[in-house]
Amino acid sequence: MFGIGARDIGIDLGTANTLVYVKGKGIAVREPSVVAVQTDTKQIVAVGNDAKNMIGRTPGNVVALRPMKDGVIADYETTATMMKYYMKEAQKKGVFGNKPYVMICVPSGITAVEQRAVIDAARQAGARDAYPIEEPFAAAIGADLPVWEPTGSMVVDIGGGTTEVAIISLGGIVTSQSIRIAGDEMDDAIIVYIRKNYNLMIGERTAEAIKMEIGSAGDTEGVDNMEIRGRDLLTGLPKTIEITADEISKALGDTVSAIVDSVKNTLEKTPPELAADIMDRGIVLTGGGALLRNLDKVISEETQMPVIIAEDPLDCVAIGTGKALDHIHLFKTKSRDSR
Ligand SMILES: Nc1ncnc2c1ncn2[C@@H]1O[C@H](COP(=O)(O)OP(=O)(O)OP(=O)(O)O)[C@@H](O)[C@H]1O
Repeated sequence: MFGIGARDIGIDLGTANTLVYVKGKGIAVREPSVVAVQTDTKQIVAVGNDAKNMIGRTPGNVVALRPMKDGVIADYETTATMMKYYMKEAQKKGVFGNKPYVMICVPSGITAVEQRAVIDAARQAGARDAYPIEEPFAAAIGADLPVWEPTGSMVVDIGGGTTEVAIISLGGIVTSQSIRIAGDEMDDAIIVYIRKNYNLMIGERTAEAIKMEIGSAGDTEGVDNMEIRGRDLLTGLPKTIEITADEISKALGDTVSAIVDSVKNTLEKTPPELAADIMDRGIVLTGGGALLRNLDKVISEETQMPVIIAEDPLDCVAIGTGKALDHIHLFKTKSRDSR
C-alpha cells in the first residue's frame, strides 16, 4: 500500500548548504547549514539564511553555528534540529505528503554512529524510513553520469568542508578519496593572506565574497580589483583596502594544489579500463567549489584529461539524492545488510 511515492524526498545535508529535493517537484528548500543558538538556554533563535546573516554579528548571548563545519558533524543535536526544520519547511509548502521515504546525503567523514543518528532524526521528523547515500555517488547521479553502467565515470565534488573524488562504475564506488580541503579552506586562506599582508582582519563572509567575486585558480586576466573592508589590527579601526585578483589567486594556491593532488592520486589508483573511459568522458566537477574561476582549466592542464563543470554544480548532490529514490530498493538492501 505504501509504495515509493511521487512525493518522497532527498536531502543534501551539506556542510555549507542544505537542500531538500522533492520527487516530481524539484528543489523545495535551499538554505545555508547555519543555526543561531542562545548560549545560555541553548534555544535556537534562527536557522538558514537568517542565521547566516548573523555570523560574526551576534551579541554575546547568541552564537551562529555551522554544525557541520569541516565535513563532519561537529554538533549532532543542532544538525538533527536543523534537518527537521528544513523538512518541516518543505512540508509547510505542501510539497510532500505524510511519511515520505527520505534519501539523505551525509558528509563522507561521518561515523556510523552519527549516520545512524541522522537517520533517526529524519524518522523523528516524519520520514517513513531514511537511507544514507554517499556524497560523490549522489553528485555523479545528479550530474547525469552513467553510474549504473559498466563504464568508468569520475566525479570531483568540491563543497564547503570536503572535496570528494570518486571513480564510479556499475552502481558502486571503485576508488575514492575525501580530503577536508574545499571552499571553507579557501576562505580561511584569504583571511590569513589579508591579515599577514595588510594587518587587516576580515570575517568569513567577506572572505567568501572575495573568493566568489575575484578568486581564481590560475589566470586572472580581465578580473577587476576589489575594495574590501575590515578592522585594522594596528589601530583597531575599520579600514578599506583594494586587493587584486592576482593576490587572491596566490592566497588560494595551496588549496588548489591540494585539490589537484587529490584528483591525481585517485587517477593513479584507477584500473586502466576505467581510466580509458574517463579519458573519453572527462572528469566532471560538481559542488560550489567547481565554480571557482579557472579551476577546471588547472585540473585539465595538470591531469591532461578533459574536465567538465556539471550543469548546476551546487544542486547536483540534491538532484542525485532525488534521482536515487528511483533505485531505493538497492539502498534498502544495503542498509539492511549493514544492520
Ligand atoms: N562562484 C563561486 N566561486 C567559488 N566558490 C563558490 C562559488 N559559489 C559557491 N562557492 C563555494 O561552494 C561551497 C559550497 O558548496 P556546496 O553547497 O556544494 O557545499 P556543501 O555540499 O554544503 O558542502 P560539503 O560537500 O562539504 O558537505 C562554499 O564554500 C561556497 O563558498
